Amino acid sequence: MATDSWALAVDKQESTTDSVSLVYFNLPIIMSPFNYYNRPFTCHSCLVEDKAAQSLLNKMIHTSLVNTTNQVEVLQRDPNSPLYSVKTFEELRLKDELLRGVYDMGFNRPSKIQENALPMMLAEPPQNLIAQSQSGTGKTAAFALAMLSHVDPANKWTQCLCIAPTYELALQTGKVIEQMGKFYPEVKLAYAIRGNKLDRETKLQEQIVIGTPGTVLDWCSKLKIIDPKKISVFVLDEADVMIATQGHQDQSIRIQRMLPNECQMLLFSATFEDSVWKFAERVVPDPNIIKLKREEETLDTIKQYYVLCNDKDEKFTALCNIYGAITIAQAMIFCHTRRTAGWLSAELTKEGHVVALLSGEMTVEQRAAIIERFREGKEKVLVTTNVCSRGIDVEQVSVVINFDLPMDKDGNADNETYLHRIGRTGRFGKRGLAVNMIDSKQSMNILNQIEEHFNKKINKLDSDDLDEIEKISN
Ligand SMILES: Nc1ncnc2c1ncn2[C@@H]1O[C@H](COP(=O)(O)OP(=O)(O)OP(=O)(O)O)[C@@H](O)[C@H]1O
Repeated sequence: MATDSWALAVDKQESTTDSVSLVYFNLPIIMSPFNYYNRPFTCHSCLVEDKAAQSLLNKMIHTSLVNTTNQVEVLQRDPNSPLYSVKTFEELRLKDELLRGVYDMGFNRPSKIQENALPMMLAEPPQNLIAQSQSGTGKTAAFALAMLSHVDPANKWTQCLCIAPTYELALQTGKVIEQMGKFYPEVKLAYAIRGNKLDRETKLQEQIVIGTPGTVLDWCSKLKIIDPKKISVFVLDEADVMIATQGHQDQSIRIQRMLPNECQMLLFSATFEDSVWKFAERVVPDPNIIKLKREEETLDTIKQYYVLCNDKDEKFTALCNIYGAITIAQAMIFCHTRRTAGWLSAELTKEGHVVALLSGEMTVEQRAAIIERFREGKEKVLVTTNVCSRGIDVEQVSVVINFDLPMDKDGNADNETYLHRIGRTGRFGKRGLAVNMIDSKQSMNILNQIEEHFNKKINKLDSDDLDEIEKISN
């Protein structure tokens, strides 16, 4: 299974990593996460599909908040207690050192999810929280601030524990805590990640520990480096990714069982399918719940066409014919396999077009860099596979070419992926254009299934008819 292979591959990667020392605030990071990402993934199809890689990419790409117009839904454990929400960071009465940290990061006001989550997380007595919102909406920054607010720097023992599904995700989150705590140097952070070897006798003095479940569990139980009874805040980040990784669910529950009853439990997830919900309920007793729904995508404002061809080469010729029309905006071209994507981008380049290729054999860092360049408009066309770009939002794309139509493993239309590729949310509801390349009976079938599913006719486009092509781009 993909997730198992991912876990194994990460294990392998981590076990070959040299020992790293503890990383403290105000000290150079001994092991930069980016060096780590520079290793190419070995098992392509299993790894790129993996949720952890997606999640990491999203974290690296979201250098600013993702805006949503959807309202936050709050379910309070005690519906009679007043519901606080804040519009400014000042209202939270944060320590000066932390307020400086927040402003230094360029945050002017709390994000939608932070407006409600922060007062709840900082309340006295502590309240448990389950929060769900899509990537980039400010969850990490929220719990980083909550942990930093809760610690007593005079106490030289671990008070806040945060677990993340992978080594890289832990480092990424640690970076946020470090940045936010920049003006609060008395608070120290340690990384409980494989490779970070500590002696059994060591008593950890760092007030915040972030790590992966296995190592955190070792530090709490086997090595007794952390006294779990002294933990007052427990954060479980990326719960949806966590449960997809074999063994992490049990380890997380075992850690949680060692914590005192009064410890504040906080759980975050980008998605909320039933399995995540069941897990969340086991880890977070009596929770308050905050949800920020993802905006629905629709096909209402999209002009959809198909082009009939005989084979791959004809599809390429058709694509070249409409190329001028599609590149007035930014375009994404989806291929079924990595190989086709590589071939297509090479052919387009040969024709003198400037295109970017996002491919599965690239490291996460390389992929993040390519998406970043594309977002900045340095390339106007991005050729990719579905696997590679799943879960990644590039809002400004208004033209999508399905060089291959999305299909499931049984060869039927993958309607959800189709919608995700070309749909627009209410907020970004500007007009879009989708062109589907058809070169077989099967792809025609898929197209028909898509038409039927969305109850929307897809018109034929003659890619030799210049007048018609002109029309589509207006
Ligand atoms: N209040 C804020 N104002 C401005 N920017 C913010 C605010 N909160 C967070 N950000 C920025 O928005 C981006 C996304 O925030 P964050 O990483 O906390 O989101 P997230 O929901 O945790 O996403 P993910 O699930 O991918 O980790 C980051 O670059 C972060 O620095």
